[in-house]
Amino acid sequence: MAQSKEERILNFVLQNAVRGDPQSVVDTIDKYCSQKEWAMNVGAEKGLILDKILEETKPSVLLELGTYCGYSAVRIARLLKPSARLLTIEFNPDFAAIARQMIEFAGVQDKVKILEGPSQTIIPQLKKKHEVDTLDFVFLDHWKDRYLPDTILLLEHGLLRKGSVILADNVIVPGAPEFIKYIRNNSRFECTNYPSHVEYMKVKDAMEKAVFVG
Ligand SMILES: CNc1ncnc2c1ncn2[C@@H]1O[C@H](/C=C/CNC(=O)c2cc(-c3ccc(F)cc3)cc(O)c2O)[C@@H](O)[C@H]1O
Ligand SMILES: [Mg+2]
Repeated sequence: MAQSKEERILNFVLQNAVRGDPQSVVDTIDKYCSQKEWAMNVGAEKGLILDKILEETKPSVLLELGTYCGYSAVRIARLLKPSARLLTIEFNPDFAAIARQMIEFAGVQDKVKILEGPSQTIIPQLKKKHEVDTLDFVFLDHWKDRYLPDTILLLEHGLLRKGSVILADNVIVPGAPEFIKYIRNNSRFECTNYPSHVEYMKVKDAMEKAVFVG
């Protein structure tokens, strides 16, 4: 059967990156997706904003919605302290399989756990089934019309604490207008916008940081 774009990205990494070196995996995906085939990884420019916010926050328990090929999971995990853990949710089994191999090749599998299934099903299970108390950091990068319902789910299940950071990709393109309207008008969140560009393109995009004030 013909290879998928995601399989081609993984194979390019397996053949060109350095096993056990997460930075080389991140750089190799960016090289492939900027020169050969575009893909919806957060990319290097928005990735640097993500890096900076992670270094400021120093989170121990993290959640990502939308693993895709595992680019941001590897990018996040490479900055985490040894005891920190990233849970990343992906409901497409083909993408989850690609991401698992990407994460293992990068050598960050001890810090990252892929939870296969829909976020709306898994979020309510995080406390009991995945031993989460509260989340220090949440990265939203899945379907854009799911950012708001899933944020509300996180609140409803007591998964946020004073100081929890939510970082949302793509708040301009493709955009998440309902999420932005809600979060900027909710006094329990302090929001900051980070202008940038769509990965591998000159099109304007932005990330939004929302800190839960409790
Ligand atoms: C709803 N619950 C869910 N639970 C678990 N996984 C879910 C999920 N929804 C989606 N997913 C997964 O997240 C991923 C989806 C990401 C959606 N992202 C985008 O659409 C996106 C799109 C663009 C984009 C930008 C410009 C353009 F011209 C075209 C596209 C850029 C980005 O950075 C993006 O993140 C997939 O792996 C999908 O299987
Ligand atoms: Mg994105």
